[in-house]
Amino acid sequence: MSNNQKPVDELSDTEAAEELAFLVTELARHDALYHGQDAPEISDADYDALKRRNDLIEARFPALIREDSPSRKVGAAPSLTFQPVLHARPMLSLDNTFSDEDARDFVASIYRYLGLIPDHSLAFTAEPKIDGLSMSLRYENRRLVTAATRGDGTTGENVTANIRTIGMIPQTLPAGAPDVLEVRGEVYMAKSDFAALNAEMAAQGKPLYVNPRNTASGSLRQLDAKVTASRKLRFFAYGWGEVSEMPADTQFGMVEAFKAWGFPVNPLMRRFHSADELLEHYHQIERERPDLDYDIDGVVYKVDRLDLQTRLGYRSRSPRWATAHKFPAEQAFTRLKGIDIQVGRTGALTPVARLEPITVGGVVVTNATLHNEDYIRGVGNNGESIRDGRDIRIGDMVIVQRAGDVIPQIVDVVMDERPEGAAPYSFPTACPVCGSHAVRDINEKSGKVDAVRRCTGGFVCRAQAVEHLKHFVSRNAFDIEGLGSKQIEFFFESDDENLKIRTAPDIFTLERRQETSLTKLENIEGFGRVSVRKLYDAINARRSIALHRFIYALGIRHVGETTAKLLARSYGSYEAFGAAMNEAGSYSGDAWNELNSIDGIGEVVARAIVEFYKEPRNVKVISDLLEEVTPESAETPVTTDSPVAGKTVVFTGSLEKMTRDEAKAKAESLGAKVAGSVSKKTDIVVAGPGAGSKLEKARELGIQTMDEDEWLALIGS
Ligand SMILES: NC(=O)c1ccc[n+]([C@@H]2O[C@H](COP(=O)([O-])OP(=O)(O)OC[C@H]3O[C@@H](n4cnc5c(N)ncnc54)[C@H](O)[C@@H]3O)[C@@H](O)[C@H]2O)c1
Ligand SMILES: [Zn+2]
Repeated sequence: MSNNQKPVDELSDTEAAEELAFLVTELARHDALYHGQDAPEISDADYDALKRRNDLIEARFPALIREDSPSRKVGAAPSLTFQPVLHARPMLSLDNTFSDEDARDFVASIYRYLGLIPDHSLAFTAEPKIDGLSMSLRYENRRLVTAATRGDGTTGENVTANIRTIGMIPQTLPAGAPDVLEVRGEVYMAKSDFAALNAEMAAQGKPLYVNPRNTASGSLRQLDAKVTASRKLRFFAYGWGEVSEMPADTQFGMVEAFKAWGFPVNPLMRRFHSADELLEHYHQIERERPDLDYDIDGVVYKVDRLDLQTRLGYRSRSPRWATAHKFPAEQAFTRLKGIDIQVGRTGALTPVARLEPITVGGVVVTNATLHNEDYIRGVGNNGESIRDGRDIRIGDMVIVQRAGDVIPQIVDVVMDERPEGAAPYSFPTACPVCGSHAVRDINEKSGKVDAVRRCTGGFVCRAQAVEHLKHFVSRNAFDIEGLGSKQIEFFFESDDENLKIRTAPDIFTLERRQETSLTKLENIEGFGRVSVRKLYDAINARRSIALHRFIYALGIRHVGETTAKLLARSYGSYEAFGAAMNEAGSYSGDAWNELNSIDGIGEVVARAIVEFYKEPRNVKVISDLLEEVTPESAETPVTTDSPVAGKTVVFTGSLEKMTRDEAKAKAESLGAKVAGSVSKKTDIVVAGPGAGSKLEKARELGIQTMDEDEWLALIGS
């Protein structure tokens, strides 16, 4: 569980970065278990909560979005057991929506993106989201030739032999169907078939299957198609990939064509013209859910017109023209046994509830977040009351909630059941890890007290220093093999001058210090001669390192991988970056302005970097580090061969053929950077009617300018 689960609105940039880093590994692990092995460790609601949390944090902190973000990935790598199938069109995931309000927002966002007035002119389809596994069926000349799982969206697993055992999937298509047709849909197991299968397992004294979805996936992804044949799988068609000749120009029409060609389609799909009607259908399906013979986990809304789907296009992992409105999560009552305080990498003290284990929506919950000390006390930092001022005490009967958008949390307390003598909780004012004073900062701008209490121990606090080092050697930073968490802790704990690692430069002096040491590393348990040599080699291999990794590794508050890349790309070399950051310390002048003008770097991030460079201890660590390590200069990568790849583009004035969002998304998809203001770094300014100062500035600087049509011609659309 994350050690920081307060409302996203209250997160500081550092906490956000910290949590995003946590979520990327955690989600990847669950993806592998779920998609790869059909053996998830946590429930889908828990997974979705983590995912949603990641999305919410990214939405609020776009500058912190990581290169390896889960929001850019689909599924998991295909298993090597099967032949790979390269999808003609990527198989993507779906964006999620968790409330009626968000569903309305989805509808509104479509109108906004298309630059239309939000009337009732657009049609949307609504259909159950089947909880199975997605499947691509490719027909050539009306014969089934390949069936593939989604895999990582680009490459799936060839399961054609298995799919041929499913009776309701047509092997051939009637005349009139296109020459090339890739139908996509969901393979699932009916609840009744699942119950029968488990009854049989029970009768044979064998272990039972957990749920229809994993059983369907496991049954299909079998080397022996006979196993699949014995499992009674089913299929619903709802989408498509490559189609040589489109039979319709709406989503609804496509599904009707599938039906006419013999594919099973879901009978609950409807088409509407307003958010109200979509929601009414959603709640109708929600009521019918227990009686359906297949598991569903929500309702999918899609823009009906295919030309608009094309205009709306895709984000990295999902279409912009669809969303899955998931069913809500549940609450349960239990006793609060205790409160643990966790200390994060930045010293934040987070209270975590230890609970009498309780099942919430099918999953046993033993811990839940309590956010921060104000949350426990029932009074916010502006004096506003939380839960009408009801505080939370150890021994209380509490309400635990697992919702779509958060990790399990305590939402309320039952006052009638408060045990006699339960005392108000007193939040520690000393760090439980190092004993240093723990304080709440006062925000200099707002004058408000920060909700988070932090350890002031800095480098002396094990929770922080060790975490800094672990971050430094982590995969996306220095990526030093053989120097994992366990080893870092070992070296950090050591008091031996020739063995200890307290700050990053110590890593690179270890081999030299060892030469004169009496305590030899290779004699210590867990380190053989070979592994020590390997470790030194791994360390030495990093004496030259990509600039963005170097910057990211420093662990500057708010500077995640994406920000580090932006910085590396903008400054080119460490010398230039370091010098500029020193100069920017005055919070004015060219260096400061330039830092702030980088698209994707906000003032909070800029301040954090500057503050970092103002701390002499940090400067010392960096200069020691530079004695050992050389950051390589960065070059501007060209991601595609489009004419605007690598160029910085500014849109100004009003655009007539596309909305701003659309223009930005399109430019970025072609490898361009879109900036908000014109500077010497700008390559192209696209100016529509009404363009003012930006256009003037571009002319002053001699930057290429063009109108919307010229731009469209340039990018060839
Ligand atoms: N428990 C875990 O550890 C764990 C791990 C990973 C994923 N998951 C679960 O898997 C899902 C996430 O994976 P995902 O990327 O497949 O996203 P998703 O299931 O949220 O949405 C995308 C998928 O929905 C399916 N779908 C079903 N009905 C559809 C319809 N009518 N129209 C369009 N698509 C439809 C498609 O297969 C599509 O690929 C979530 O439900 C998540 O909870 C769970
Ligand atoms: Zn501490």
